[in-house]
Amino acid sequence: MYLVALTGGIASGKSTVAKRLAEHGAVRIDADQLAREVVEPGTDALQNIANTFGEQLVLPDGSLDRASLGAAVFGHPEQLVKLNAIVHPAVQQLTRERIAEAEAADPDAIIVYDVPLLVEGKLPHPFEQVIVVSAPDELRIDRLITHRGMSRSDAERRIASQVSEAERLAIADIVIDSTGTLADTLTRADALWLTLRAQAEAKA
Ligand SMILES: CC(C)(COP(=O)(O)OP(=O)(O)OC[C@H]1O[C@@H](n2cnc3c(N)ncnc32)[C@H](O)[C@@H]1O)[C@@H](O)C(=O)NCCC(=O)NCCS
Ligand SMILES: Nc1ncnc2c1ncn2[C@@H]1O[C@H](COP(=O)(O)OP(=O)(O)OP(=O)(O)O)[C@@H](O)[C@H]1O
Repeated sequence: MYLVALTGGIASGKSTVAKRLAEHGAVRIDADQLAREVVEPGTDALQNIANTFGEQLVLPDGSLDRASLGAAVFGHPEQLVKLNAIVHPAVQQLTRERIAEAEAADPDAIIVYDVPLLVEGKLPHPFEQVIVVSAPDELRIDRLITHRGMSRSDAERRIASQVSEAERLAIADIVIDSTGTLADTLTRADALWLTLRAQAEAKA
């Protein structure tokens, strides 16, 4: 297998790039998706969240009230630390399992771990390459307001909950600039795929 990490701040276009790579044939493992799976109704992590942040965070149908939990943690670093301590170990365990499954299914797979918090999570870096999708804070705030209907203050709080762009760029092997049009980003993702395939073949 050829395992790379793809990271970027919120609304950098990281998932846009990861999905494009998956269309070309990469196996995408999406940390945001795993973070949803580990808090599904009936999980230990969800019970832990209820114990820590209050039973009212579990909705009548048994699912997590994501909007309320987001309001409780973003802008409140000491609360975010508590949430991360509950969710991140479970996400890391599931990540290891999904990587092992992808490798078992195809030993030559190019696996893209789509992970917003690579720097914050201080994961060991078993990755062949760390790819950072990059755009300035102000542009990402605009995207959160325009495409996700967030208020400016919510967008700023999310960005403030993550490391700076400079800290992400410091760990990058490859940088994908996403300040152009969406089509520009997709073109860069296509070129990235050719690079990754060549690197994977050279390693094999
Ligand atoms: C607080 C929660 C319920 C809010 O849910 P919501 O649906 O509003 O956001 P969603 O999960 O889709 O995340 C959107 C983006 O927010 C940012 N973000 C999410 N969690 C975090 C975090 N702990 N620290 C910093 N940024 C974060 C990421 O850029 C992510 O891509 C949720 O984000 C959560 O459970 N976070 C903790 C788990 C986590 O760290 N997930 C990130 C990948 S492991
Ligand atoms: N040049 C661009 N490159 C990438 N995305 C763009 C660009 N211009 C606008 N966008 C929009 O910005 C948003 C980026 O979303 P995307 O889910 O790819 O980001 P993300 O970095 O994965 O965010 P998150 O951390 O929330 O998962 C999308 O709505 C996308 O259409």
